[in-house]
This record gives sequence, C-alpha cells and structure tokens, in this order.
Amino acid sequence: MKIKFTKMHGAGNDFVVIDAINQAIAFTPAQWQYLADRRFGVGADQMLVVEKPQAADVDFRYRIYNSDGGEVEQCGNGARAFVKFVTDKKLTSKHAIKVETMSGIIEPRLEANGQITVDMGPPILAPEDVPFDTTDLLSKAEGEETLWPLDIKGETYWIAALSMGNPHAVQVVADIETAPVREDGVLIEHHPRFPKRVNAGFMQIIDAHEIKLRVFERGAGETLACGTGACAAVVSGIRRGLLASPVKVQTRGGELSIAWAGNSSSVMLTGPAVTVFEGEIEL
Ligand SMILES: N[C@@H](CCC[C@H](N)C(=O)O)C(=O)O
Repeated sequence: MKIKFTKMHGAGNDFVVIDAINQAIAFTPAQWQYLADRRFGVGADQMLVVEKPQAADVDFRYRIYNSDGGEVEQCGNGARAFVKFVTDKKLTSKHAIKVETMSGIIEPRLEANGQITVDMGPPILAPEDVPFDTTDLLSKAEGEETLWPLDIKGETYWIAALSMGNPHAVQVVADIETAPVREDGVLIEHHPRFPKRVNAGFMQIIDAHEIKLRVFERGAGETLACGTGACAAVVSGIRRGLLASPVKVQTRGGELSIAWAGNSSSVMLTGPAVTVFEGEIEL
C-alpha cells in the first residue's frame, strides 16, 4: 500500500502529516515506528492524521502518534502544522477551525503574519486528572502552585504536575544547557507516579516574560520544541509567581509565544508551521 504524506515542522518539532480523508489508512504500531524512523523511514517526532470529525460543529478530527508508535491525546506544535496542512490542501477555506482531539476540542487559526495561534483550552491541574499519584507525598506551595517531590536517582526534584490534555512534569533549572535533560528525562518519563508516563520539561527563567525550555517528550525523546510543554511550563511559571503573560519561550528549534490569563482561561500558543516536502511511501 502506497501512502501520500507531507513532511512538516513547527519550531523544529517534526511531523509526517497524512490525509486520511482522501486515502484509507490503518497502521500497526510497527508501521508508525517505521514512518518515524530517521534512517529506514521518513523521520518524525510525531505522525499527525487528518480525519473527518465524529462530533457535530467541528471541522476535523486530529489524531497523533508518537515516534514509539503510541497514540496520544495532544500535540501543540502539531496543531499549527495541522491547520496549515488543511488550508494548503484546500480541505477547508476557513482560517480558524475547530479540531477534535482525544482530549477535547482545540481551535487553531492562521494569523495575517503567517504565524498560527492555537486555543489549547485550559490547563488541567488536579493531580488525579494528569494523572499523577500523590499517595504519601508531602507537597510544598509556591504562589498558587503545588510542587511535588520526585525521587530520581536518590535526588529529590520539585516538579509541577499538570496536563494540557497530555501529562507534563515541569521543573525550574539554573542553566538549560547543563541540565540533565536526556539522562533524567527518561527516568521522569517512566516514573511510577505517572501511570500514563509523562513529558518532562526543564525551564530556565530569563525574566518574567521569557524562558528557555527543553522537553524530553513521552514516546519521542528530547525534541527541538514541544508546544504543550511550552504551555505547561508557562502555566506553572505564572502560578509560581515567576512569570507574567505573555511569555516568549526559546526552544532549541525556534521561538514560541504563550499567553494565559489564569484560572480556567484557555492557554494560547503562537508559533510557526513549515512544510518541508511531499512524498509517497510503501507500507
Ligand atoms: N510535540 C508535542 C507533544 C506530542 C505528544 C507528547 N510526546 C505526549 O506523548 O504527550 C507538542 O508540540 O505538544
């Protein structure tokens, strides 16, 4: 079976995007892994699938697969690539669309300057909904945020646990360049207190309106940028009293901007989306 795809990226977080409205697909986890493989396949952090919606009043269904082949709830950088893809392929004539995901509806829109803003919905803060197991843990409060101790290799890291539809553990580090993102990231991802695993974010505060961020993503390893990771880091920074909206997020792949008015308001993610090439692959 030959499949048409588009290779895209958002701040260096790269994607294989597949139109499943005009071609039928049903892949095994091994086939998703093959597509994501940088040597034997196309190469991507995530695969994004465009489907017809199931719910009423929604334009599309957006499905997301990590490079390990697992389907996940949300991908912020991918949402920007998604709206560029459906616009470029003329699957819609709208510049603002409603998209159904595993974790609810998000609303990406094309800005006049070519950037894309996504209404990612409100953050989910209750530990049981992240999900994060707090049994017998003693938390500490910082501003409005609750920080939890996480034991990694005999050391205690104080993390904020929150969800943007997908789970995140965010910690503040003094220097992003020397932070043990890969070594500790994989241990945090698989920590038994996160039953669905977790994306591990490491943020360095530059000032109230700017951070540097690296994320070790669940199911994909360290990526050049993580959109939901940027949302989670900024929400936790604002709740800790360290940041004020809007916040510029410097990642290794480019710049994102996050705005959040607090409480149950939506987190707004702005950044680029780029098409790299089109192709066809035999599966
Ligand atoms: N790169 C993404 C997040 C993709 C999913 C994540 N790895 C997970 O498993 O939750 C983003 O831009 O948000």
